[in-house]
Amino acid sequence: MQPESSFLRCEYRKENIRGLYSRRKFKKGEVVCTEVPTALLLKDNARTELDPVSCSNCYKVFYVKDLQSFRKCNLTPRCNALFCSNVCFNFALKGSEGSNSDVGWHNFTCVEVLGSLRTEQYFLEQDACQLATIILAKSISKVSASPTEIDREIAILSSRYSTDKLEIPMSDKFEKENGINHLMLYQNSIRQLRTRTFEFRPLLEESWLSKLGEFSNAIQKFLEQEFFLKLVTGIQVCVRAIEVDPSDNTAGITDSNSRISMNARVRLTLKDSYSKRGIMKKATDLCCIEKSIERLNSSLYCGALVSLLNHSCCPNIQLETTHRSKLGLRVKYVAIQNIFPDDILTVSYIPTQLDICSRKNQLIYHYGITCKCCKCLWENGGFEFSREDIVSMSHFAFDEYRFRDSLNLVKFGIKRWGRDEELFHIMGMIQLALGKWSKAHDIWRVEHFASGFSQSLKKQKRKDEAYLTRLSRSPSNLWHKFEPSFSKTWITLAAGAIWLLPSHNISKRTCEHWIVLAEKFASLQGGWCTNRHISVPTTDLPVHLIPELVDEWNLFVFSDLIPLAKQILTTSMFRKRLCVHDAFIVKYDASKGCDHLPIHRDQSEISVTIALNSNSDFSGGGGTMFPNLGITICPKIGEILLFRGDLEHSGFPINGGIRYIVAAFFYFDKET
Ligand SMILES: C[S@@+](CC[C@H](N)C(=O)[O-])C[C@H]1O[C@@H](n2cnc3c(N)ncnc32)[C@H](O)[C@@H]1O
Ligand SMILES: O=C(O)CCC(=O)C(=O)O
Ligand SMILES: [Fe+2]
Repeated sequence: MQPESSFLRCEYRKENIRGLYSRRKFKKGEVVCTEVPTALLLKDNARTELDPVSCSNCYKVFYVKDLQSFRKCNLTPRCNALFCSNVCFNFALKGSEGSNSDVGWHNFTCVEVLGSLRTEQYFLEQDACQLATIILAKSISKVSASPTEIDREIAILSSRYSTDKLEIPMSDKFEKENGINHLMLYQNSIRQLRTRTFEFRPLLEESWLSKLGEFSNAIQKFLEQEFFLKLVTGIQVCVRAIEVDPSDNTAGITDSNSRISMNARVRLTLKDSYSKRGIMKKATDLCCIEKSIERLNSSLYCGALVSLLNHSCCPNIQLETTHRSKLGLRVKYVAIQNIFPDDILTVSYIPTQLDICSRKNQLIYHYGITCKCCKCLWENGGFEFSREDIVSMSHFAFDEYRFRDSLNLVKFGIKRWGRDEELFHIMGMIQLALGKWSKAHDIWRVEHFASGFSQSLKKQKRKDEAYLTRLSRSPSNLWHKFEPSFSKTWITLAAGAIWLLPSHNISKRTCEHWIVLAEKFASLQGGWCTNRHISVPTTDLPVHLIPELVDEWNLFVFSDLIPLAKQILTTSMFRKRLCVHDAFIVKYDASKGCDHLPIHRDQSEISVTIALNSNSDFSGGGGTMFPNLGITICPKIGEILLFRGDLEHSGFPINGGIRYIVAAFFYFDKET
């Protein structure tokens, strides 16, 4: 458990169930905490040379291709357990170093022993049992090797379920009165699980007995019926809660269009395109990491914190796995909404885009629960909502691309609570997403005055003014005024979708000058920004905040870019006004870890990227990758790449040096 968990508290609320509560504010996109899984089950058995592998004992990552000393389980040929070192191998198969016994935990979890228990019907329960066995067997193995470990192991094992580190208010009395009842809440699952547990226990006991001769008191305690059941149940529940399969995106936001939900599924695509299309001839570390993320996303794991996460159909947390060579697997809890002190943390156990009936059925069937979250109440025609509920539901609907739902919620809120900065801000975003640029910006401008110059609207106004939106709207519209004075031709890379304007459109000197301006600005304001885009962790600086740069940028946009764009955009498109929504200088720096961007869509209709430095300044790739089209484009310095913002794309990883680009997001104003 990481130090961040001091910001969390586990509590029973009176009319509520037990859950995790926040102690401070977390902004959307912030990592609330990270957790190291207690046990991990990989579902996918296929491994290639280039895949990183988690050591079955310590979960550290290693690469089969690199590692001479890796060891394979030698109990059965079918087992796919791999160990990163002799120490782990011995511990897993023979017990701890120095121990004379032959009681490694893996003897009891090896595929031959547990494989015989596997049936389709009990798939999840089986996995849960297997996870429980791993935990249990590891503990027993430690204890039997070293009797002095007994107390510590009992404490650790107990904390797997009770998470005592998190101030769980569970006195003896409380446990007696509520603990066992609480288990009964698991209804369906517990019934099935009980059957499996009883089938499974004798097997475990028998195996152990044959190895150990007899149980010590300490070990017996581990196997006490109630304790074991509790352990297994706890794990089973948390397994269900955190199954993160990228193909069905069980945890977190589930709309495939959502920028926020992209991470899990997106990396899957990234991996596929790396390997299948041969874009990347030499696998870099990053490629491997991406692959491992995908693998781990389709695995099951359990941990103390995750077992305390409750369900909501409008959750504020999304689980993401990261796998770094030195640290092994970490599970990040990322805030997908602003979280305030005392808020309960929730994930979605089921895909959130299901209609209310399907959600209800699935929740009852799998968990025996009836969800009372605000989204369920809203969809059931309820009308008693707090302002916070409405704000969070409209944000959530927006993030899931349910713009009409979001608009209805915002309208409901404004009717109930009057002028409200945040609701108006969302209203603007919805209009923008619906292609109504002017309407969006009018809302933001008007409300900026009405709401007494509030912060976010003030920022928006500043951006609007910087990008000369008023000017571009004047009768002598710059769109018409500037005609391309040169005959350059775009290369169509994908019909109606991606174009490249080769040769130096912006001179090398200008590119260098823009980098200098950005770096100067960064050093004045204390560095580059990393938090401007949720879930697409770009290291960038907005053009509109750098005065000298924004002037040159505007000149370029109106005198060059827009006239040039006219050559390729369809007639119906260019009758509308092309407006800058955002523009920023992006910096990829391999040495700082900001070496790529995950696959995403832009907040734009048309996106433009311009390479600002030479391809020889960085190594390992770079460029913009379009996974669905199987192409990666790495423009030369000063070249312009223009593409539809709704196309999935990524910043292809570099593994050395620095890459600078300008990225700009444009909308057509459909009302002009
Ligand atoms: C991962 S645990 C969550 C923590 C759990 N409340 C506890 O105290 O251990 C999952 C179980 O919590 C309960 N639960 C989770 N979300 C719930 C909700 N929205 N309403 C009612 N019960 C819920 C269900 O019993 C579910 O099987
Ligand atoms: O690095 C690139 O070429 C892509 C950048 C990008 O997609 C973005 O900033 O939104
Ligand atoms: Fe992008």
